[in-house]
Amino acid sequence: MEPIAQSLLYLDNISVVFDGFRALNKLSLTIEEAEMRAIIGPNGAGKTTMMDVITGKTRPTAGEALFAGVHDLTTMDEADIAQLGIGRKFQTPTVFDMHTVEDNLLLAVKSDRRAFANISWRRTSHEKARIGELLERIRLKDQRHRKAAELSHGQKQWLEIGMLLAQEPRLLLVDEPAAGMTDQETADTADLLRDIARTRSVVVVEHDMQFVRDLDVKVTVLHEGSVLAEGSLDQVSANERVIEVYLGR
Ligand SMILES: Nc1ncnc2c1ncn2[C@@H]1O[C@H](COP(=O)(O)OP(=O)(O)OP(=O)(O)O)[C@@H](O)[C@H]1O
Repeated sequence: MEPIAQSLLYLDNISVVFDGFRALNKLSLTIEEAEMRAIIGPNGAGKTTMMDVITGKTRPTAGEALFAGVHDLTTMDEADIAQLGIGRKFQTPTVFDMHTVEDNLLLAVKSDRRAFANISWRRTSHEKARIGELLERIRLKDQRHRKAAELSHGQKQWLEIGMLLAQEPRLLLVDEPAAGMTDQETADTADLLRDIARTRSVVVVEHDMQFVRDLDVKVTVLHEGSVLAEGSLDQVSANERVIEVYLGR
């Protein structure tokens, strides 16, 4: 099939109506390959609903959503969309507390091959190498033998990001990664995401403006289900409509 859109993610005129309430209102947004984008906006702006549409959790009432120019996300279910290479990280980490950091990653690496039901704890040299790379990437090499339960909140978030990376997503959606983190963890998380975005696309929904500043990427401001402004954080922060929306709430 010829791609209809060149962008990795192409949302065009997406609306989502719940009982007459427009959670998304003709939202259009594109994300390029290996681009990181920060999405901000006041409560109720539609950020979560947008992520739900991309992952197939919510069906849009109208509009187009294409992945890699050919896959129509509006007709696919959540499992198929995950399989396409769209990973989502929710705010609360869902790691296996009683397993070690390393075994959590092993589980994720194995589930990649759909061997989840019949897991063998023996690891192949390929898996060992993958786990080593992931541990390095998520900065948890020294914690590899600790149980996930013993990690700090920030470290748990990184472990979960590592588990998502094990599945080699092309697009990673991350919901408020900095919430509840220390200043140091927040800065380290920005570094980690920037590192990931060298090879994958990342969409980050975030309220913490210092964190958005650290990310240093293009920002999209949502308001009442549509894009209100787009640009650098400095540009959107100086936008009068954005100021009005943030101060007026
Ligand atoms: N399943 C649903 N049924 C009815 N209304 C919904 C549903 N899901 C979301 N909404 C409404 O849609 C609007 C957009 O919500 P959404 O959660 O997408 O906003 P948000 O930008 O993520 O907000 P927050 O920053 O508070 O998480 C809200 O007013 C919300 O109450």
